[in-house]
Amino acid sequence: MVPNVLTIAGTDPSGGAGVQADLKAFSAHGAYGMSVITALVAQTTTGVAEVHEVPPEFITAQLVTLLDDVRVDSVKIGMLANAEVIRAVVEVLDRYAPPHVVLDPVMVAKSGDRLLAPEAVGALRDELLPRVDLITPNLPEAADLLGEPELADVDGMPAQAERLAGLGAKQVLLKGGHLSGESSVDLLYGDGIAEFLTSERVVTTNDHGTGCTLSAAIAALRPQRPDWLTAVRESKDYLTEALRASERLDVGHGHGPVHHFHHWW
Ligand SMILES: Nc1ncnc2c1ncn2[C@@H]1O[C@H](COP(=O)(O)OP(=O)(O)O)[C@@H](O)[C@H]1O
Ligand SMILES: Cc1ncc(COP(=O)(O)OP(=O)(O)O)c(N)n1
Repeated sequence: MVPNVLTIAGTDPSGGAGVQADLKAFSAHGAYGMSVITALVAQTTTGVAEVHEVPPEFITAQLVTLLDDVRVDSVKIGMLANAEVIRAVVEVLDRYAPPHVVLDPVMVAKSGDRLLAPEAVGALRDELLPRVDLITPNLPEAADLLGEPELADVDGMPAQAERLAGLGAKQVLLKGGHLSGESSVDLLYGDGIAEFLTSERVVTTNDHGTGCTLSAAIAALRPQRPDWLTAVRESKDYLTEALRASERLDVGHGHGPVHHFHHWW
């Protein structure tokens, strides 16, 4: 069965992040991709120029129209922009209860530009996070959600993942890409497991959209795999290969891995 997978996210005209990257990752993992737009973002791999936030009532209309008609097998949630949009998504999750909801808690782009209003972090943590099956924070996002300093090494990841799980998400994938060293280490925590997933750290500047691509691949694979660990492991391998492929193509700096991976693939 080809799973129907929905992304609820903002746009990225460069194709390396956001909805555009999500749909590529869905297709690359045998899923039928659908999308609801939360924000129109004027950006490239080097920065965000402008954001046009979609009114929350229109996000609700996009979601209800789709969910009243189509079976959804998993959901990836990315950029939400503000607290009103978060609450609109929460209401729809409560009404339709789709399976396998993955939340990539997008707050700040790699360029440093904010993609979530600072005053909305509380709504993300207290109202949305308890309703999702897997949250995939990077280390800055984990620190923001917990109101604590950013981790500087892998040793602190198990305890921080436990604190994140205490906020209510069933599973936590704490991503260590912002650390340094020869490996890029993540931790999957929840449902009785605490599993480190380690890959080679690819030396590259083509890392725009890595978090989007990973969480989208996980959402596409989860309905096709027996458990989260299998889906996460395969998704991480896919992302690592995409990062390696982006170097082989040598088409300049700053593009996203999936952008090159699909051209190469
Ligand atoms: N240079 C890299 N080489 C290999 N994997 C990486 C690299 N940078 C990030 N990753 C992996 O990409 C995923 C995204 O990680 P991270 O960069 O921490 O999150 P985000 O992209 O949301 O900021 C994680 O699985 C991480 O381990
Ligand atoms: C619309 C939109 N969503 C998410 C992002 C984040 O992409 P990036 O800044 O490259 O960060 P990671 O995906 O690596 O966490 C974005 N720029 N735009």
